[in-house]
Amino acid sequence: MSPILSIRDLKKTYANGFEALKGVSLDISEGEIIALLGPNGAGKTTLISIACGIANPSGGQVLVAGHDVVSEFRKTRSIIGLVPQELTTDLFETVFNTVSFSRGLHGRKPDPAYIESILRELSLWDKRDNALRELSGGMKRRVLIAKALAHQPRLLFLDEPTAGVDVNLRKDMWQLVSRLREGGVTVILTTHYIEEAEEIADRIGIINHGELLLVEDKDTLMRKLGRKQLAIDLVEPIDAVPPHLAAWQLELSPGGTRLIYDYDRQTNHGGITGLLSAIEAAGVRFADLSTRQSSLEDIFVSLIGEQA
Ligand SMILES: Nc1ncnc2c1ncn2[C@@H]1O[C@H](COP(=O)(O)OP(=O)(O)OP(=O)(O)O)[C@@H](O)[C@H]1O
Repeated sequence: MSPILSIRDLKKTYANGFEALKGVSLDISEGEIIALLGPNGAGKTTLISIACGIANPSGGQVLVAGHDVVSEFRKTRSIIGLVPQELTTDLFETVFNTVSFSRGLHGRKPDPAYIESILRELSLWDKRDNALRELSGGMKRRVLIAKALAHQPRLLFLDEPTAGVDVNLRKDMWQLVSRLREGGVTVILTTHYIEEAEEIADRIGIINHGELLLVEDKDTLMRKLGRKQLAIDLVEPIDAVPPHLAAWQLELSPGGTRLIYDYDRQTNHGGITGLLSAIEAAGVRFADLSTRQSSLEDIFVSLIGEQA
């Protein structure tokens, strides 16, 4: 199946000479949920803006369902829904009219029943006759989502959807994304919030300094780069790892009170029992054991750190 979004060697140099994207390539299949993680200024919003036809690329190409986002802008824009970081609509208009108008802008016939269903789903139905300026920040964010969904897009971009929102809205968002996925909508979200990527994405892309460092299935990424560690807290500090424990490649903490065994790196998975007996045999007494598995956040921080 051809991808719903195909990004080929995408480059963007702003007027001041700043290179925000340095040749990004990425294919996204229909129905997929992908999270683009990256620190501030990585180029995430630039990438989304080009895909949505808000900014022009300096090089490369973006195809949406096989159509070029520059030369076939109206066609591609009608397939895309965008939830931007901020609301730029007329604040005096009502919630219902704002969302309904957005549907019309993308060439869809009015469908009050559909607009009602999304307003209900986003807990905005009671506010349908309120002007946007009368809404709280979180409610305005819900309106942005409703607007993006008004024309029933096949591809939805969420730019930092839950930055600064409360727990309820965050949970509602996550539920909404999974319902959209069931309906076959493809979702691309950017986030700083790693737990969000861990929770809802099928694939993770990590972007930094305008380059895509990796794109990987979430579970594969966790398996490949995640580490499992066993920490052994000692009753008394030691100066060095006893030589006959060398096979386990232990790390000794500064101060000599903790031994760390990185057991994913080892081929011998039955090593833990053997290790504990060998430690006792070496006359080293331990007080406590704890295990730790690295999170997506650890993986992200170490990848970004390597590139800094
Ligand atoms: N119009 C512009 N002119 C010059 N530089 C720009 C312009 N817009 C963005 N940039 C720069 O391009 C880089 C990428 O910005 P972008 O907004 O795409 O990052 P981001 O990954 O979305 O960051 P954030 O998470 O902070 O939104 C930043 O260094 C930014 O300062």
